[in-house]
Amino acid sequence: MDEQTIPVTVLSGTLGAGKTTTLNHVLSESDDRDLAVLVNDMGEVNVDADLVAESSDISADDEELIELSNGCICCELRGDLLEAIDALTREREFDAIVVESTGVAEPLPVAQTLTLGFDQSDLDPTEFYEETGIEPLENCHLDTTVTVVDAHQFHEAMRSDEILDDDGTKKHLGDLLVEQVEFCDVLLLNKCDLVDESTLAEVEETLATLQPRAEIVRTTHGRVDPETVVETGRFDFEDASRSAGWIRELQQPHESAEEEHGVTSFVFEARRPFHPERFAYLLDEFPENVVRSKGHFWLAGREETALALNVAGRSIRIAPAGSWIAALPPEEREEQFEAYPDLEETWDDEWGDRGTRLVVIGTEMDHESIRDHFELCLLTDEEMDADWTTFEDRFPTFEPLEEADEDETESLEHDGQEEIGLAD
Ligand SMILES: Nc1nc2c(ncn2[C@@H]2O[C@H](COP(=O)(O)OP(=O)(O)OP(=O)(O)O)[C@@H](O)[C@H]2O)c(=O)[nH]1
Repeated sequence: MDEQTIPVTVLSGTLGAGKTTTLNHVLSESDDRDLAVLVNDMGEVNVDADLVAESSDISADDEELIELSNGCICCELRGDLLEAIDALTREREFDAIVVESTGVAEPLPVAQTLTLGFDQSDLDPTEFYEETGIEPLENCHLDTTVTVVDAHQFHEAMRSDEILDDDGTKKHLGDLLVEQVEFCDVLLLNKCDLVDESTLAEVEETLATLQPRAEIVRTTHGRVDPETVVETGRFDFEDASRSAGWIRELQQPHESAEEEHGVTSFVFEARRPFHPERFAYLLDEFPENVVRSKGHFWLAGREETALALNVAGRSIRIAPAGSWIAALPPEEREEQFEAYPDLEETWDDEWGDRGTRLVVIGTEMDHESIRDHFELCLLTDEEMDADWTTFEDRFPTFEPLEEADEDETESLEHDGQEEIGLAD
């Protein structure tokens, strides 16, 4: 990126992970840098901004500190975020800007807003400008995305059933945590004083598996060298979008060797469909030590559309993953064959490309036993010949789609339990 433009750092992390504490530390250690700060808080009163003002020599009335309250910069305040940065940089030249997100913010849409708004991506910004009416800011660039993780609460958060309500968008705590970990350049493993070395090492290993690209730094009370989070030059939208451990695992599957603290991953593959009733039951009783699972699967009776599985902690979501190529009209199918010549190698005479590929990441997992559980969900020889439409199927149904659309994500409807509408 152009070194002449102002580097912007975005701090994310779940509620109470230590974002404000880290920000205050960075401010107090940055005498040689003129930093501007933008703090986003969901409430009408920006408590975090007051805390920053209280513990640093920046005052809430100063032009270096801008508060964005009553909404979230990853959704309704996206335009306001750019306007605020524009206002800041019009005041005067800063060496760097740090944005503290709310505890419910997803880093990806924030990064998307900034890279589009700073004209720093290859994506077509027209739609965004039409929506926000904001001209690109040519004097800034997104430089570093940082996620602060609470080492003490990590396992609890991943096992928690807590549902966060971000202005009507409901989301599991574990889901948000995983999103924040999978999309960042620097991971600060904070509150190291509250856990023993062995727990710390295990959390660290899990983070490194979920997010192999980020630099992981242990901190206590957010005490981090400002150079680690400001003006690092680490951000790259494409790299960040593809850096999640599950994506790498799907691209280069390998049965990972047991690490010191038992964090492993593997890929489950099958060319037979899952029985909808047995697979739904397996998801109901999904092994607790699976931290993350992603991929697509073939459900008997759904021969048109592949389904996507997205497990993050206790959150299990199902979404359409696009049409099976075998279900496309002949012309479109031909186009796919031309675009992906390798398809021939795995093409099944009867079922085409239909099949299942799931990455499973977890701690102390018994691979064989989890594989067996998946295998038992596959149709038996007898079931292969049966009428698949007679199987009980409580997976969500989706309108036929051209391509996968994350917004269509829905949780699996559990018997007697209220379905959680996770669609945006
Ligand atoms: N023991 C311990 N406490 C910490 C540490 N870091 C932060 N805290 C405390 O944890 C609490 C939450 O810290 P904040 O910095 O406000 O967390 P935050 O992520 O900004 O929280 P929200 O703005 O509510 O999302 C405060 O009471 C901090 O003093 C740490 O490393 N160790």
